[in-house]
This record gives sequence, C-alpha cells and structure tokens, in this order.
Amino acid sequence: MTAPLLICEGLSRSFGGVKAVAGVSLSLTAGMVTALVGPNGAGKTTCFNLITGNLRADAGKAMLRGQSIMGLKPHQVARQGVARSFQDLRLFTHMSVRDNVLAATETSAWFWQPGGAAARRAREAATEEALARTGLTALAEARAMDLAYAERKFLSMARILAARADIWLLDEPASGLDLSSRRRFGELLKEARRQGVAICLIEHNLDVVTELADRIAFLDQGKVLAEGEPEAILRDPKLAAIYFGDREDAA
Ligand SMILES: Nc1ncnc2c1ncn2[C@@H]1O[C@H](COP(=O)(O)OP(=O)(O)OP(=O)(O)O)[C@@H](O)[C@H]1O
Repeated sequence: MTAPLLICEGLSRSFGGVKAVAGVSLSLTAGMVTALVGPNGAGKTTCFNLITGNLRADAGKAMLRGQSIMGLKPHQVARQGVARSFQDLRLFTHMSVRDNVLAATETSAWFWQPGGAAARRAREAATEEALARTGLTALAEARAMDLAYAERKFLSMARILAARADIWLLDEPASGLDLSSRRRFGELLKEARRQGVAICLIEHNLDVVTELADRIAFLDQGKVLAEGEPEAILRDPKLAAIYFGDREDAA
C-alpha cells in the first residue's frame, strides 16, 4: 500500500472555550480523494487552516512526506506542494483571469526556483494549460470580478491546477455549481486523482461526495467520529442524524 503523503495526528485548536478541532488524525494518500464531511461548525475549515499554516495548532502534528510542517507559514506550506482553495475563493478580483492563474505559479512547488526566462516560460505554459483544462481560455483577459459565479469557481480550480501541487485541499469547490458545471468539476478531480494527486475535499453536497470520494472522514464538534468508505459512512443512521441536526436521535 502507498504511504500517505500527509499525516496529521492529534491536531487541536480552540477559540476561547470552543474546541474547534480536538485531536484530529487524518492521512492523505496519492491518488485518493478524501471528503471531510460534517455539520456546520464541525471544524472542517479549521483543519485545513491548521495544515496550511493559516492558524497555529495548540497541539498535534502534521507531517508532509515525513517532515513536519508545523509552524511553517502558508506560503512555505504551499511551496512544499500543498495547494488550497477557499470557500470565499480569494481571487485577485481586479486582475485578469490569466494573471490570477499566473500568480498561483509563483508559490508553487515546481516553480519556486531561480527565475530567468526558462522558468517564466514554464510558468506561462502551466497557466495556459490550466486555463484550457478549466475552459477559461476565451476569458483569459477578463477581470476576475466580471466572471459569473461558476467561472470564478473554475478560476479558483485553475489556480490549483497551475500550482502543480501534489496535495489539494479544496473547501467546498462544488458549492453553488449547476449540474453540468459539477460534472466538469468532477472530471477535473478524477483526472487529478489519476495523475496521483492526494485530494481532500470539504463538501456538503452528498451526491458530489458519493461520486468523487474514495473515503470519508466524518467530523463533529472537532473530532473525527468515523472514517471509511462513503457507502458505509453515509448509510450510518447515527451520523445522518448528526449531519442533519437531529442530535436527540443520534444519542
Ligand atoms: N477564527 C476563529 N475565531 C473564533 N472561532 C472560530 C474561528 N474559526 C472557527 N471558529 C469556530 O470554530 C468552530 C469550527 O469552525 P469551522 O469553520 O472550522 O467549521 P466547519 O466545519 O468548516 O463549518 P462550515 O461547514 O459551516 O464551514 C465553529 O464553532 C467556529 O465558529
């Protein structure tokens, strides 16, 4: 069996009296899609923030290819090959679509090397490829702020693709997409999985999870309550009760 690329053990973080993440252990393996599923406020986004250095952990560790990434800043984690998308997308709204993608190559694992014309050409080629794969080539000169919602979501994915990272942390990448856009998104994800990317997906749409995830980690109140194949997790009536907010039945 392939060794995991990223291993988290006992990750914890509180905000005042709220234990947002309370001892989460999780591993991500090349060529596998793991979905983080759980009710609102379960701690999913905080897990991402702890891995990417956007937040400091109170306890626990995160190891990338056997090396600790705890205490690194977000740009340093990105340079180690971890790409991340945000629920609110965080695009450079006044910049062109192309420049948004090109900017993502600056922190990427592959291109963080001495500059020069060859490196610039490689970044530009990665940008054009990411635009083509996300269907955005014709919109490359448009400003990000002028894109429709689904196009902005694909721009966020183009930035991930261009970074050429081997770990993707995607925070609700399919939310708000119509069926045909969701299918296109699914194809992008499946292709990345075939290429060996380790993908972790925060997703509320259980159809998307069922279609794309190899494994689910079910979080509630900062803890992983269950982990396993989607079919088993999604069939569990206790977890369904927690997910849909019917806690008395879950007890
Ligand atoms: N910066 C912060 N300051 C204070 N509390 C926070 C902060 N970030 C998260 N929290 C709290 O930590 C808990 C977990 O939040 P988190 O956003 O990780 O949950 P989530 O599972 O991603 O939720 P959702 O599905 O709604 O996005 C919540 O109670 C939230 O209010």
